[in-house]
Amino acid sequence: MSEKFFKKLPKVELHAHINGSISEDTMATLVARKQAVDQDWRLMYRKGESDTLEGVFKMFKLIHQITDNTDAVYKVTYDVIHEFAADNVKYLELRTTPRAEPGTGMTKTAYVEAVIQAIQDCALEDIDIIVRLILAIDRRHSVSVAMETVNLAAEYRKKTEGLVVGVDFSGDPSVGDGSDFIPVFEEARRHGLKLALHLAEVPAPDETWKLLQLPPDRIGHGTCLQPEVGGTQQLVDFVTAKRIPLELCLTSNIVGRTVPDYDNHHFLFWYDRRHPCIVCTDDKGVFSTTLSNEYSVAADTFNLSRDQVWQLSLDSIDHLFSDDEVKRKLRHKWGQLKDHVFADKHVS
Ligand SMILES: CNc1ncnc2c1ncn2[C@@H]1O[C@H](COP(=O)(O)O)[C@@H](O)[C@H]1O
Ligand SMILES: [Zn+2]
Repeated sequence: MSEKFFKKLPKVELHAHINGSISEDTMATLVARKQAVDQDWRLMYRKGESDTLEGVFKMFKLIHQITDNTDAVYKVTYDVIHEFAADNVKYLELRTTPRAEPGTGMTKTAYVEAVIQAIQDCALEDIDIIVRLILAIDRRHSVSVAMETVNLAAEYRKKTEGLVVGVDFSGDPSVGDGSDFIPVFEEARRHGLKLALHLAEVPAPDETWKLLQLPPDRIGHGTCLQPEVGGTQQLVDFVTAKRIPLELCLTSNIVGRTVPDYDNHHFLFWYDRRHPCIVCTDDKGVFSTTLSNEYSVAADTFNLSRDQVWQLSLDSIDHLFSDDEVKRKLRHKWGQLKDHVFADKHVS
């Protein structure tokens, strides 16, 4: 299948961290604006440099040094939206952790407002993409910090008439016990926020089981649900019975080494069972990928036909956090684009 097919394919991106999605171009512009930053960042900012989850998290620290003010946060968000639009992503749920930076005076509220402003400005432009926001809770921080994030999400959900759609749970999976945050997620629910939780990114069957009882609306990764990789049959059965969609990020898991190679990625296990699988990038900047590339890798690795790839993309619409009207419009758009996407039969 040609690269052109994957690029032309209309796509839905449901798992993209804003600061992890920063492109090299944006990074270069922001570094040039700053004197204090280690100018060797380019050496680190390369795929393969961060070859473990630990390395990946070091990279986020570096990126956060560059995006420590509202102008930078605005620019990253704005650029990331344009980059996804150029890759034919028609609907995008961005997620980000509200961050205060005492050094520059940026508050969490100012951070969230900068992100929302960028999304709203893009919506006025002539680019064909719908963008929604998920606020992220970092598990390395306290439960009370998490509660603050839920309150911010609820407040801005109201103020923006639904642009903020949910809450994420992320951060270094080796830190803390995720089940401590259950009351926070229950509170988010009460505000009408959806839950997209990183679960079982590394083996953690007890924590995973407790968090599954919520249950989350979508699971990020779910790498270690199966018994062979540190999970349990009970976890697999529960996720299967509830049909909780999985956000699957192939390159992220390979570079972060939570999966040994593409052939052994858990995509196949779930896809073969006809479980809802959504192909996502996670951190397209840090992992030097695009959503088109992730679809291409999935198709190559698991021998998917063009029809299967199309269906995978179309079915993702079922699991996004916006209302049915948005879903209906997107399905209509897919219908309009299908002939165009399948036009060059000879290159398949
Ligand atoms: C690779 N797998 C992953 N596992 C867990 N959390 C991750 C992640 N990738 C990204 N993040 C979370 O997203 C933050 C960066 O974007 P924002 O500053 O929020 O926009 C990271 O600090 C981490 O908390
Ligand atoms: Zn993630």
